[in-house]
Amino acid sequence: MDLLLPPAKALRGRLRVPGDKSVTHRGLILLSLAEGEGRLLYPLKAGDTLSTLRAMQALGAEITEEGPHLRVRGRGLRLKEPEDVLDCQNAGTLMRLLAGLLSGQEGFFVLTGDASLRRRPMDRVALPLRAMGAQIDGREGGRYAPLALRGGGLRGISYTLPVPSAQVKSALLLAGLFADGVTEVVEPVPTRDHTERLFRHFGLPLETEGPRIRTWQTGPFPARDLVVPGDFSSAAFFLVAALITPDSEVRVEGVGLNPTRTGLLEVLKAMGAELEWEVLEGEEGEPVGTITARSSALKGVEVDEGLIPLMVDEVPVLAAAAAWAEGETFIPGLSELRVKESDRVRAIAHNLRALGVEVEEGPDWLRIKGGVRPGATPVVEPFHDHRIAMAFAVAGLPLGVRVREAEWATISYPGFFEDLKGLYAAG
Ligand SMILES: O=C(O)C1=C[C@@H](OP(=O)(O)O)[C@@H](O)[C@H](O)C1
Ligand SMILES: C=C(OP(=O)(O)O)C(=O)O
Repeated sequence: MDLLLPPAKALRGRLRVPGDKSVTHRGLILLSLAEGEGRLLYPLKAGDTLSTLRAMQALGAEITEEGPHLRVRGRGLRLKEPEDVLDCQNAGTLMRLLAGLLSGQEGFFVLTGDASLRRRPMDRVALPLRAMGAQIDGREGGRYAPLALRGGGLRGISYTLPVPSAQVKSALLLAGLFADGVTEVVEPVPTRDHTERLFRHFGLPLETEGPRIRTWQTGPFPARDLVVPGDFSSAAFFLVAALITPDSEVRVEGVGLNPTRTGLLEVLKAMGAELEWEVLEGEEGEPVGTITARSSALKGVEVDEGLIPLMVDEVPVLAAAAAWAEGETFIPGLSELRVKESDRVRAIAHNLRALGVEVEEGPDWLRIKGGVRPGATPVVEPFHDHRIAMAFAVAGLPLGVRVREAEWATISYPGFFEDLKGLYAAG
């Protein structure tokens, strides 16, 4: 479905974004392993996390809707062998976390996904999980899904992440809950730490020492309610929209401000963005607060490569900001973006060119020369990727824009375009 967004003259207002996708996936998984009933409060109900809900139901958890919340009756560590394959659809996080979790379970499991997910690398979890004792096979020797997995009989290993990936770290920590001995993940570069925070929330074994994260076999643990903060990655679209649109001020409330997620704020600040944020709650668990963004005269910057894992899903919307900035923005460290839902480096370059922006693309970097062609009538090509659809809808907003296959946004944010239009209407 094509969607037309008229030119935005001003964006004004405040909003709450849907629940955090990473925390929702993990909350559903851990509550399904817990004993008794617990609620996930304000979870994300979108394509990716509904795939997790269905997978955990197929593994025997009882999950029911309660208004905006979900009530989960867990299995108490032993999941059920499902009768059919588990379809992770578009969700990379789900497939990799399930590979880890099911490696620790007795039984036979098959994981598949949509065309995009079946092209994404799975050897990054298959190799270390095999070293722990799991049997995992798949296309091209286990590099691609469908994956066939037989779990049980694990032993702990120490594993240094070859690429910064919270999904791989989390897969190994979940497997480690069922392994003999200690499982240690060493992350040379920090990545999002939601799994570690949730292990603490549920009282699961966890020890951290600098870059080393350790876990070991758990006993049964009781369910506990969990509040899901607003998703910073979803908030990021509105922040950049306000920065690049004249006469704008947008405030996002109740949003997660976990420092392992908010690298974008630092980069936007360095670009001259008028941005303010404040942590208001969540001392233990996840920090939550408010972010305000106002129209700003942005300038190009050289992004610090070490920040990329702390803003890995925000690079498309950073490119949207760079398109409207004065001067050049250089973004290094992008090799992981090549293996997301789409090749995001290529998708970003394509959509920037549609705005008349000059862009140079390297194997793992982008150089963006700020300057949108006046009078451009951009058409966004999402490449079957939710973040690309939303980021470039934002990039074209001051001009008016046509978004092809806009429904891809429903993977992480079903109400995105309505929420965006709500800010115009008030403008
Ligand atoms: O652990 C997670 O919830 C996620 C980790 C990141 O992926 P990688 O672990 O592949 O970097 C991110 O891109 C994804 O959207 C969610
Ligand atoms: C990369 C993403 O998700 P996943 O890896 O779970 O598909 C994303 O949401 O941008």
